[in-house]
Amino acid sequence: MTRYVVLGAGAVGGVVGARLELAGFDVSLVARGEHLARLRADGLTLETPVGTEVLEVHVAARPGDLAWAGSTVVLLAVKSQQTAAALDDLAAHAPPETPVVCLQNGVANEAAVLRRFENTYGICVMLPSGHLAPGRVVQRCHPVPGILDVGRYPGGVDDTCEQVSEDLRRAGFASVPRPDIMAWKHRKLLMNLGNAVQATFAPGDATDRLLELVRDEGEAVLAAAGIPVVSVEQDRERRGDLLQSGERHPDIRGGSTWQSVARGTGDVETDYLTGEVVLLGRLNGVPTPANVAVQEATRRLVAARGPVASLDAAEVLATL
Ligand SMILES: NC(=O)C1=CN([C@@H]2O[C@H](COP(=O)(O)OP(=O)(O)OC[C@H]3O[C@@H](n4cnc5c(N)ncnc54)[C@H](OP(=O)(O)O)[C@@H]3O)[C@@H](O)[C@H]2O)C=CC1
Ligand SMILES: CC(C)(CO)C(=O)C(=O)O
Repeated sequence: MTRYVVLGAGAVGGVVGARLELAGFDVSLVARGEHLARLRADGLTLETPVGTEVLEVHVAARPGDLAWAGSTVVLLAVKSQQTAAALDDLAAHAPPETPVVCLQNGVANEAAVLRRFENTYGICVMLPSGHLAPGRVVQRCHPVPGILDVGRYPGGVDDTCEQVSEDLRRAGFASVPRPDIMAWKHRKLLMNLGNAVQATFAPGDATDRLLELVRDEGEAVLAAAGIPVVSVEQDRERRGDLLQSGERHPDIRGGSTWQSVARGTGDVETDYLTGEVVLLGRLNGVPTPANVAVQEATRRLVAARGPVASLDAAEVLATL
C-alpha cells in the first residue's frame, strides 16, 4: 500500500491527509510553527459540513525527520510561493525517484519540482477548504469533499498516476487520471484569477467588473501563447454538481488567498496566479493592465497587513 507524505498540511494538505488517514492509508503530515505544535499536542481537527472529528496523525517538522523507504508518494500542498524552500528541504532527504504530486493551484510548481524529481505529477485541485486556526482544517463540501484529477507532468499517465487516483477515490474524492492535466490546470488558473480580486477588494459592481477584465486578459494570453486549455464547457461538465457546500461557514468566507490575507501571513500566492498571466502577457506581447493592477494592489495590501477585501476596485478601474 502506498505511503503518503503531505508536505504542507494546511487547508488542502490537511483535508486530503485526513481523508487518506480515515481511509486507512499510512499518512505523515509535514507541518511547521504553531500548527505543528497543535497537531502534536491535540491531533488534527477536521471540520466538515456534517461534524467535527479529531484525528491522531503522524506529524513531522521536516522531511529529514521521516524514513524514506518503500513506495512513498509526496503530496506537495504548500502555497506556490513556498514551493522553492519546501523543495530544497525535500530534495535533501527524499530519493530523486520519489513521486512528487503537486496538490496546488497555479502552473509553475510542476516545472520547479521536475528540476529535482524525475517523477512529477499535477493535480487539478477543486477542493474548497479552510485553515485559519492552528491544528484545525475545514472541509467545506460533502459528501464529495473535492475533485482531484491527476496526471503525469508534462503529460501522460502511468501506474503511479493510476494508483494515486484510485487511492484518492478510496478516500472519498472524485478523481480520474488525465494525460492532459496541465490543460485542466490552465483552466483552473483562469478561475483562480478571482483569488486576488476577492482577497483585495470589497465586494460590489466595480470588483465584478475588474474580475471580468482579468479573466478576459487571461483567456487572451493563453490563446496568444498557444497553451492548451480545456474549454469552459468541459470544466463545467467535469464539476457538474459534485461539490455541495451547504451552509456558509462563519469564518471561512473566501478562497485560499483570502485566507492568507485574513490570517495575516504576510505572503500570498498572487505572483503565481495573477502573476502567471502577467508573465505570459510579457512573454507574448499581450498587455495585461488589469492583472498588473490587481497584482500591485494585492502586494500593497499584504505588505501593509491591511484588512482582507478592503480596497476599492473603482479606484483601480479608473486607472485602466
Ligand atoms: N484552500 C483552498 O480552498 C484551496 C487551495 N488550493 C491550493 O492548494 C495549495 C495549498 O493552499 P492552502 O492549503 O490553502 O494553503 P495553506 O496556507 O492553508 O496551507 C499550506 C501549509 O503549508 C505550510 N508550509 C509552507 N511551507 C512549509 C514547509 N517548508 N514545511 C512545512 N510546512 C510548510 C504552511 O505553513 P504557514 O502557515 O506557516 O505558511 C501552511 O500550513 C495552494 O496552491 C492553493 O492555491 C486549491 C484549491 C482550494
Ligand atoms: C476557488 C477555489 C476555492 C476552488 O477550489 C480555489 O481554488 C482556491 O480557494 O484557491
